[in-house]
Amino acid sequence: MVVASPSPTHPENVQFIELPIIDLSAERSKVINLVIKACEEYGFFEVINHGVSHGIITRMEEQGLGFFAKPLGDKQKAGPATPFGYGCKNIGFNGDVGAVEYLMLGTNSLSIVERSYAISNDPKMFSSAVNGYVEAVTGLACEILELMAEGLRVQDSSVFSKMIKDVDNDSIFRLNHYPPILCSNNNNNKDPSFHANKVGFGEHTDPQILTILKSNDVGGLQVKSQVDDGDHGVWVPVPPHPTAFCVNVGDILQVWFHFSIFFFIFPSGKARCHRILLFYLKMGKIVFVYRIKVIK
Ligand SMILES: O=C(O)CCC(=O)C(=O)O
Ligand SMILES: [Fe+2]
Repeated sequence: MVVASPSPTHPENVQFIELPIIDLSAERSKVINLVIKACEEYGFFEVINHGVSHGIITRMEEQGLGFFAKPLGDKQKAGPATPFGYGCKNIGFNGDVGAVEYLMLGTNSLSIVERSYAISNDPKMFSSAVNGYVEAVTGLACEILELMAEGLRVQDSSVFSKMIKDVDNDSIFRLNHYPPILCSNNNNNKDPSFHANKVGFGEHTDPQILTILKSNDVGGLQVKSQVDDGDHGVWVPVPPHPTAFCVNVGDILQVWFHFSIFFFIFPSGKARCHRILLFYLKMGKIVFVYRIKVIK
């Protein structure tokens, strides 16, 4: 859920804590323990040696940057984001705004092929990059969900991952683009509107099961150190990692964990707030957001 912004963006509320970076190629029982611990402590972690090839990521990056470099009128031909299509500055359904522009897609390969004609001058290239990326990240998502289920000693450890393998699942693939800003390191600016205007994507929790993020080598993502409804906790910046994917446990998975047999692991039943600040962006940022949304 995106909450009302502008949220406080004062640099003094920021603390540098390292979020866990988990090597998925390490010994399985060790990986499982790290995933469970990261979910308990942060609900946010990064994974390396994830099996998604560099080629798949760079191909997607080229196609994404190519789309956002187009004139506004051409981008709008992809249709308004209702929910699939191009959107600019409006995020979510409660009127929150940020400097983000985005392209929202489903994950069904046929629908991606159909939509590509309104998105790209080379639709085959675009749809093949997106479908290759979605297929690889779906595999990663399945692996992470299976690790979680095993760690929680669920009898059928494929219980979550089976749902996203279903072709009719309603997961979302979203490309976010944040423009570069000038004078981005002026931390001493005392004008509150200066800070408020630098929100790329306001403070929110993700409504779905799991979100898997990949960004180019640009910072800006911050995660709240504590789960709460108030103004407690500090913002923890997540520095860009050249190869890692960032994994974020969403509201639905937290609620499931809270009200089900997994009660002991996520006692809060709430996902972590996070946001994107342009304050830290010296160059444009592109982020691929894969959201697992399915509920059957
Ligand atoms: O663009 C990003 O880095 C994160 C966006 C995000 O949090 C979201 O789409 O839910
Ligand atoms: Fe999010």
